[in-house]
Order: sequence, then C-alpha cells, then structure tokens
Amino acid sequence: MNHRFPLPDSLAELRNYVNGEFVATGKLFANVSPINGAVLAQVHEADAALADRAVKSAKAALDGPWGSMSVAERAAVLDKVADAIERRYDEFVAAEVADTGRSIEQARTLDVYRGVANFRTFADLVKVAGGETYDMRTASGHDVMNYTVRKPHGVIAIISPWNLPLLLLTWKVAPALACGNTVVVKPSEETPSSATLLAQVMDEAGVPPGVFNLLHGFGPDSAGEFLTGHPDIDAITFTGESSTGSTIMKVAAEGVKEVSFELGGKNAAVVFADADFDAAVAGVIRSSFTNSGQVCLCSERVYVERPIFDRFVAALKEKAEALKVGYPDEPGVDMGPLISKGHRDKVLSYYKLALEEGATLVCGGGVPAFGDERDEGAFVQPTIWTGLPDTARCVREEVFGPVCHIAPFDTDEEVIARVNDSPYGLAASVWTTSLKRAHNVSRRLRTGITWVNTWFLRDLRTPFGGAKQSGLGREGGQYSLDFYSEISNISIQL
Ligand SMILES: NC(=O)c1ccc[n+]([C@@H]2O[C@H](COP(=O)([O-])OP(=O)(O)OC[C@H]3O[C@@H](n4cnc5c(N)ncnc54)[C@H](O)[C@@H]3O)[C@@H](O)[C@H]2O)c1
Ligand SMILES: N/C(=C\C=C\C=O)C(=O)O
Repeated sequence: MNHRFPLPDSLAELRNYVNGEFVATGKLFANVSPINGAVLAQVHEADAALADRAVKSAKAALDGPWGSMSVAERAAVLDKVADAIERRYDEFVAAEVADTGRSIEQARTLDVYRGVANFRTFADLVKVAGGETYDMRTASGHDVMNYTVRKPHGVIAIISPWNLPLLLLTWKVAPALACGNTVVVKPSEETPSSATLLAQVMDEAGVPPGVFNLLHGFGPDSAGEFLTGHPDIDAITFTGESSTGSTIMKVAAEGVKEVSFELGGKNAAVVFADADFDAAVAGVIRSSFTNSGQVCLCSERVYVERPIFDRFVAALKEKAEALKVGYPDEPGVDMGPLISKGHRDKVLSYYKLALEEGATLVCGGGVPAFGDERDEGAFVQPTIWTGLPDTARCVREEVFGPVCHIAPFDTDEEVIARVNDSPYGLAASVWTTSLKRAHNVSRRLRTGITWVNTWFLRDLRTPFGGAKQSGLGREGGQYSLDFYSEISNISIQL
C-alpha cells in the first residue's frame, strides 16, 4: 500500500541490532500508522535468547576497544553519531512522522533537532567533567590524598516510550555512551522506526559492535522484561508510565540495580490575574495541546485567578477550536492523531468520564470527522473542561491527550495547595508579571521543574526529573554523568 507518509526505504523491515548485526527473528508484529490505520512495516520481536545475546555482547564490549577509549575519543564518536543523524535528518523526520503522525514541522524542530543536540551536549559535557581531590593529615602525622575517578556503570538497559521517540531515547543513550557504558535499548512497540535508524547510524559512525544494541518488542513477557530482569544489566533507565515504573522497580530490586525513572505527570499551569494575558493564553495552548497532549510535561490542569477566569476560558476556547488537526504536511497544522486507536480509546474514556463526573464541556469532547482515510486513524478533538472538583478522576489521573480542565482560584496559598495536591510532581508553569510572586510560588510547588512565563524551554545542563510518582532521580548535565558513572574514591597514604 502506498502511504502518504511512508517509512524511508532503509526501514523496509524493522530488525533488532545485536553485536553489530541486524537480526531478524521471524516473530513479527505490525507497525501501524495512527494517521489511517495502515500497516507501515513488520517489526521483528526479540525473544529471551536474543535479549540474552544482546546483554552478553554489551558486557563483552566493555572490555573491547570501547572500554579502552579515552574520554576525548568517546566524545568524538558521539559527535560522529550527531553528524550522521544530521546527514540523514530527513529520514529521521520521515520515521518519526510515519510512526506518530506528528507534524513534519515538529519532527524537524523538536524531535530530530534534540536527537542531534543530545549527542552534541553530552560529547561536550563529558570532556569537561572533573573529579574531586581532598588532602588530609592523619593524627599520626601521615599525609593522605583522596581523589575520585569516574568509571562506567557497565551495561545500561534503556527503555523508552512512544511520545517523543528519538528525543527520549537519545536523551539516555548519549550520556550513557559518553560515560563509557554499553547499552541495550528497547524502544516502544508503537514507535520502532527512529530507533532502528539510530542503530544504522551507530554502525556508520563506527561505534564498536556490542556497544549499542537494539531489541524490539513489548514489556511483560517480551523484550522489556527480558532486559530489566537480566542478571548482567548493571543499571536501568526508564521513561514511561508510573505504574510501569513501579513494576520495573520490583524487578530491579531483585538484583539491587540502580534505576533512573522519568514517569507520568498531571501538570498544572497557574495563571495569575497580573499575567500577560495573551502570552498566558498562547502558552497554555502550547502546554496543553502540543503533540496532541502527549508530552509528559503537558498541563492537563489549568488554574486561573478568578478575576480573569471567564475571559481566559473564552480565550482558550477560541484558540483551541482554531487548532488545525490534520496531516503532518498540512500548512499550519497544529495537531496530529494520538499514537494509536488503543490510546485513543483510553483518552475517549476520559472524555466520557468527565461528563459523568459533572464537567462542563467547553469545547471538543469527541472525534473529528474528516470524511477520508483519517477516519481510520486515531484522531481526537482538542478538549477543554470546567466545573469539576479537584477530587474528580479527570483532574487527578493522567489522560495523556489534548485536554485540560480549567478551575478558578482566589489566593496564592490556595493555588499552591491545590497544585501540590497530586500524586504526581513533574512540572508546572506559572504565568505572572510579579517577580516576587514568580519566585515565591515556584519554590513552593512540589515539582521537578517549574517554568515561569514559558513552557518546555530546555537547557540540557539543568536537572530534569519528577517528584513523587513522577520519577526517581534527575538526568541532564552533571546529573546524567553522575547516574551513568560509577564514581570511586582512591585514598593514598603518602
Ligand atoms: N517524565 C518523563 O520525562 C516522561 C517522558 C515521556 C513520557 N512519560 C510518560 O510515559 C507514558 C507514556 O508512554 P508509554 O505509554 O510508552 O509508557 P509505558 O509505561 O506503557 O511504556 C514505556 C516503555 O516501557 C516498556 N514496558 C512496558 N511494560 C514493561 C515492563 N513490565 N518491563 C519492561 N518494559 C516495559 C514499553 O514497551 C515501552 O517501551 C506517560 O505516562 C508519560 O507521562 C514520562
Ligand atoms: N526529557 C525531556 C522531555 C520529556 C518529555 C516528556 O514527554 C527532555 O526535554 O529532555
């Protein structure tokens, strides 16, 4: 079938990549387009034996050429990977667009852009990462020198989600390799394509066999579980649902494996009456509807100070109803489909639940009718609710779709308490022109990240991660180098 947004020719079939070889298994599952439900390609699912081979190859590669490279040599390899992604930029864009139905514009300016940036950032950071030294004199008059050395952790299991496939996979692969580890990656079954291209790029960039390995498959009783439960995995970094994180943590506990988790959220946008009104409306449209609301940082909760509540709801409704939902290449398209019909069923179940919980439907709430192949896809309407209590499931549970609930508030104290009344604590955005209020409110929100008068603006040197059920640990800058290193102290009596 000829697709309007096909995979690049180099991805006619999606195989695993183990010890420098592409491996077909013959156990296939379909990669389905969320635009029209058509099958894009067949994917070879890894079995336990292949997962074992991948981990063992990664372990062996630690003692090969990769293990003896200097920091500068490893950084140079990462820059070659970035160069190769840049050379094949359009193929990576095509892979992300085919798998997810997102706009070409977003795939170009966010997803693949960050794929390159992640490798360049950690190639640079690892070259300037220093250690610590301490001098002391013992009571008996001996001088002692202590210094730290940064060693690789070993074999890292990297398990990534479908919402920002290349961005989130490379956000982990880049620092893991920069620190001298070897990796076995398991991308989401929903988005296998850009990870397969990345394997081709690793090959081209001269990454030694066994350093980067790719397994396709699912979670339970498939590649994900075979990987996290493997005795030779030294650490696990996972991005996905909080419930999945909990499951993986139990498996990691068996072998006392170090974990880094980037999990779910139910993020809040807080709009004060003193905010730049138009900027806040534009900002919340972005923070609630980017990537069809399928970003862990999206604001599904919006709190607006009462004096501007009605005006804000009307303004956001107008902007949401004007969002262009359509094909990836349509001029000015704002939103594509959700990742799958299965995920759409989940989102639509919340659209239904909200009405049962007593919500006022401000706009959306259903499925757009295109009258063409897209009616076989996974599209939903951008949706806004008001009128729910903070105890409603739609205000407490992550929907992970293009939807937000807007509620009024009266005081700073009230809104801080309401934002913090959540099992999640990933991100928040605060819209105010008061410097004092910006600082005082932001530092009291129990989140890993708070943006003020902006959203999803990223400096890759900063700590990224969530509080409470939104994650464990921080990645970004030095935090990534620390997670992906075994830091040892050497103490010498002089
Ligand atoms: N905090 C963050 O930075 C961040 C970023 C992106 C997405 N997310 C979260 O991810 C979720 C959406 O992604 P998703 O639906 O792919 O999440 P998911 O948890 O369903 O799956 C994530 C990955 O884990 C694998 N997996 C599932 N069960 C597993 C198991 N038992 N053992 C090993 N691997 C397993 C999946 O195959 C997939 O590759 C949302 O909750 C979103 O908030 C968080
Ligand atoms: N981890 C990052 C983004 C996460 C987005 C969640 O969907 C990043 O920007 O590095």
